[in-house]
Amino acid sequence: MVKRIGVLTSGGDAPGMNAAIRAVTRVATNIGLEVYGIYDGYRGMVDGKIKQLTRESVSDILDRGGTILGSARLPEFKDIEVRKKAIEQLDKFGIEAVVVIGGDGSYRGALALTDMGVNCIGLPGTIDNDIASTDETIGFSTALNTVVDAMDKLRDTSSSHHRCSVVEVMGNRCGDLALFSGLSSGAEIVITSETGFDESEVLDRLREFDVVKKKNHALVIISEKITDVEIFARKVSQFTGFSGRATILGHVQRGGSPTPGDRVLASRMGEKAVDLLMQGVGGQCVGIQRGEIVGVPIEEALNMPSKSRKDLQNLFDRLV
Ligand SMILES: Nc1ncnc2c1ncn2[C@@H]1O[C@H](COP(=O)(O)OP(=O)(O)O)[C@@H](O)[C@H]1O
Ligand SMILES: O=P(O)(O)OC[C@H]1O[C@](O)(COP(=O)(O)O)[C@@H](O)[C@@H]1O
Ligand SMILES: [Mg+2]
Repeated sequence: MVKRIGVLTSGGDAPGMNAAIRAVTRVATNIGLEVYGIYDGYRGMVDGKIKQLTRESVSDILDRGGTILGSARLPEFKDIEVRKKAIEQLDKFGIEAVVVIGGDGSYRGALALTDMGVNCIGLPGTIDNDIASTDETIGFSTALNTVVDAMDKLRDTSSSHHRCSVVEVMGNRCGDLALFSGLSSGAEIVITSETGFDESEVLDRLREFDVVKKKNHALVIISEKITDVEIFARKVSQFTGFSGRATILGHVQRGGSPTPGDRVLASRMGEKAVDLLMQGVGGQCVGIQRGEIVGVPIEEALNMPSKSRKDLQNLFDRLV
């Protein structure tokens, strides 16, 4: 049975990662395991930036955004020689298994390490909600709250000036932050990779909101990586009765104190990760499916088709 485990955070940080680190550390130390924090993701694993965590090291972090362990992106980790160096460091510290808190990229690293003999369990820490094996990722709820808070504020100023706010939100290729915030804030238009983007059709709809529906404002939420929102906002000014203003919410979406939902989710998932490692399981990732915490093989999780949001998109259309 494993006696010493490591924990790291990798990829973009997400609110609730600290709650997950705390849960892993507390659940594990309470059953007599030793826990080591690996700093700055896989980079710290390669460089041996590793330090023991005690129950005190994870005090007062449950409510903090970011990650006390730091995070990083290390593309070279795809190289087996680099991973061998990482495993040498793990051996040096006597770490037999690792909990990896991150997104799909981090899962690939975790699977590669498991294939090389170090059992790893992935926890879905990303604001993007882009992991198909879980109904929700750690950080999504907090980021969504941040976006909705911004949207509410933008509506105030937009309706005072007969403006159209074009708001770019994160999500990588996943439209969940855009669609869920659109539903929550009563936006006029949501554009995601699933809805597609037809510029002239969107401009037509905006003219209709102005001329036919006599709306004082319009909120357009658009997922990142679809179009240049500054240029699009200028076209709104040029071709509709609204004056267009672009807002790129950016990294503000990644920060802040996690919601209770994220704290509880992270705690439940952290517990499951330790349980799986204690059962000798590796190469799995933890998810929540219909309210139940489950372990899913990472390979399977990475190959699942992304969730379709057609139903929610239809609902959105019926609410405008
Ligand atoms: N195919 C892979 N093999 C090994 N490691 C990988 C692989 N893909 C990504 N990683 C590691 O995971 C890190 C985080 O991945 P990234 O996609 O940036 O973020 P996220 O995990 O949040 O999706 C990468 O910087 C790299 O170190
Ligand atoms: O922090 P960076 O390097 O600017 O990356 C931005 C990207 O990271 C994210 O915030 C989170 O993505 P990951 O969870 O995959 O790391 C994406 O929404 C965004 O596209
Ligand atoms: Mg990702």
